[in-house]
Amino acid sequence: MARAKLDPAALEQALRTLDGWDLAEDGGSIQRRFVFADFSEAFAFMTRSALMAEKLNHHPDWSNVYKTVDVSLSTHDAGGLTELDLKLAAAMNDLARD
Ligand SMILES: C[C@H](O)[C@H](O)[C@H]1CNC2=NC(N)=NC(=O)C2=N1
Repeated sequence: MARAKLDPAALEQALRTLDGWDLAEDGGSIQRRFVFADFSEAFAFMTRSALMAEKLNHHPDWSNVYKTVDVSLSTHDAGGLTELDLKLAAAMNDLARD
């Protein structure tokens, strides 16, 4: 199913309720850095997030260095941001709190 790109006003509103996520400079993705206690915690978060991503069929662009995970979300199929990105961002925030 094709997902509609979010309009800037809806996006700005949604970002207010999404702890830690910022719009990228080019406006095409949202980004957050997660910092954990150690590598083990960071990787556990990535494992849980990967399972969630599969469930949503929506996958993060991310990188990990030691206890830091940098995440960028966008909907490649739509060429921008959609509700799916907000959904995955909120789910990752929940998983980081566990
Ligand atoms: C064919 C498959 O459903 C698509 O390639 C999905 C998979 N995961 C995806 N993940 C993200 N982040 N954006 C997409 O557009 C996307 N598309």
